[in-house]
Amino acid sequence: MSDPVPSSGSGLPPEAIIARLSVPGVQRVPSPKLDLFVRRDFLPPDLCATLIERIDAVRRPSTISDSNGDANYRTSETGDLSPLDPVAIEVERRIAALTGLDSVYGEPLQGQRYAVGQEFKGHTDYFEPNGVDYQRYCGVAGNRTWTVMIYLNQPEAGGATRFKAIDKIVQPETGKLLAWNNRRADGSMNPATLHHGMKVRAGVKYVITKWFREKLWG
Ligand SMILES: O=C(O)CCC(=O)C(=O)O
Ligand SMILES: [Fe+2]
Repeated sequence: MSDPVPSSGSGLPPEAIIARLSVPGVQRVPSPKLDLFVRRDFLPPDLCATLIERIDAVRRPSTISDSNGDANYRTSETGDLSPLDPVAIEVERRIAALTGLDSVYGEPLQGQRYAVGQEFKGHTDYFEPNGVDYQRYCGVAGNRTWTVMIYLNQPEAGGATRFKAIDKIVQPETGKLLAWNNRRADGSMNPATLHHGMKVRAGVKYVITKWFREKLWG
């Protein structure tokens, strides 16, 4: 049922993942600065609805690493999914089949919920190698390689994801997947991955994210 997953399942080096994503139905955002892919209708609406229920059951205020002191930087709520949950396992299987990224290198799936006015201001998903929190977050599994994020619904207004360095705004749509490489071609961290989960203006927004690491996760 699921396609074979190559050994480059950590996403590092990225060539096999990029090749795997270069198929009909997946759009590559044209940019020399950043490897960013969009796949619409990746998850069916019923699976998205189930994931929203799971997130709502466990959500808590979101946190941030290397805080810059701005308490309004990330105002959303976060809900971790159990890696033993059959729904999470099914989503991970689908992500691996599409991307070649292997969930054994990934953090457990994590949901986010944004109410009106909530956002996650401009940030990169990798951890700053010189940051105070680096050892704590990356000592075992290494830094993040790829980010795979799926919108679980479509808020009535707002909630887009903006990649400022490449002037790209992605609108939330139920089931739409975004995948990007947090590195440059030479393996260094790519600051052009800077992105902003913009304020929801009406309704509520849910996403689910899988972050992949250099080494096995736990
Ligand atoms: O909600 C979004 O659009 C972006 C979320 C995000 O960047 C994150 O959780 O790291
Ligand atoms: Fe992010």
